[in-house]
Amino acid sequence: MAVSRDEVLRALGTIRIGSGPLPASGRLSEISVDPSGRVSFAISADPGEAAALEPVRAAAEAAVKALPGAGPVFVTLTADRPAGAGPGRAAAPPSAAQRAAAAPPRAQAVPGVKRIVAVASGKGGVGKSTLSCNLALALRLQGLAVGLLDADIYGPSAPKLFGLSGKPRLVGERMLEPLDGYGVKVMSIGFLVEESSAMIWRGPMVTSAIQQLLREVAWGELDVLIVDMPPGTGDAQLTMAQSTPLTGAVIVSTPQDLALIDARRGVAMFQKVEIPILGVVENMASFACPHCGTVSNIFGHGGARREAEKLGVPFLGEIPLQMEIRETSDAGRPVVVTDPGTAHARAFMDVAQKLWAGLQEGAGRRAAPRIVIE
Ligand SMILES: Nc1ncnc2c1ncn2[C@@H]1O[C@H](COP(=O)(O)OP(=O)(O)OP(=O)(O)O)[C@@H](O)[C@H]1O
Repeated sequence: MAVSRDEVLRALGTIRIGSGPLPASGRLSEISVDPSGRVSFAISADPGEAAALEPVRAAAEAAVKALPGAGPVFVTLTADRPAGAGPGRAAAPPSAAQRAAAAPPRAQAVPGVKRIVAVASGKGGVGKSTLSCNLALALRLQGLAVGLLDADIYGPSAPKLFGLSGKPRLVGERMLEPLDGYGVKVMSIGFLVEESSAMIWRGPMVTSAIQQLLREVAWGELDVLIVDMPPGTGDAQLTMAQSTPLTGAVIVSTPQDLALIDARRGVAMFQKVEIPILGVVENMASFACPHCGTVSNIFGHGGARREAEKLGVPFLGEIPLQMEIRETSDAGRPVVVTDPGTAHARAFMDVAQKLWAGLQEGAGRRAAPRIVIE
């Protein structure tokens, strides 16, 4: 029989943090135990405390692992407070120079992974996953070593987009081997759990699971890891942005005003935690009729470019609204690899080229510009 939550809590009562037991510290997230006995939870930590709390994390994991009925145990440290906000720290606000020097990294780096780029949207359904997949492949076609982490835990779509199924192999004791999607190393919660069980996860568990996917996957040497973020700008997304060592973020939007308002929130969210915005992409920008060639701007046109200009962040390009993009995505045959000569595949490649050029120029190292929301 699988271990119970109470048994896990009792075991954690033997672990000390500061002068008291871990469960009384207020740092413990909800404990998740699935029917197979897999246990996961997070311990919240100021980013500056990560190294000091690692032995506590390891001890908690070992204590739970030792319980009869416990399956694999995953314990992560998650930063849900900005660095320096912890108790007993100096309260003086940092100067702009200190902030610029301190950012990034704010979270522990992932060994071998040179750059981590989040693809995010303020709103669901704007094509974030489609862009993440095709962008990763376009970077791969440029000869780069690329990974894709599907962190959209509420609706993982990498398995479908890359046409992948099956469970990742375990390497060593706890590292998972990513699956190969047309030369891109792909990891998704969709490979590990049923979609229905992913849906009930709450904020801290989402962060914990994503950290696990980030850090317990044998990514090897990567030039870029693309992270397909969960949609929206709530607490879970903010915490995730903080606890992942992101080089920067790409924001996707469709051209409608409503989507753009949400995209602006997305930009603001990353800027709040001083993660550079690498650029904005307009998806579903225009539609060229395959019969007569007439171009229609179904959702409007140019809004994301104007928004990017207004916010002072790079505009990376437009992806047209194209039936073939939807069809190839649904069929697990991404257009960038299956039909690279088309105008829409080229559009993804142009975005990838601009993104890579920005990364080379150190766009990811610049301090985030300040924005004012009117
Ligand atoms: N440029 C495009 N042309 C045609 N269809 C598109 C385009 N971009 C995305 N789609 C389609 O729109 C739907 C939503 O796209 P996608 O799943 O990538 O969005 P998302 O922002 O990741 O959504 P979610 O918020 O659910 O994660 C999919 O069916 C996809 O195939």
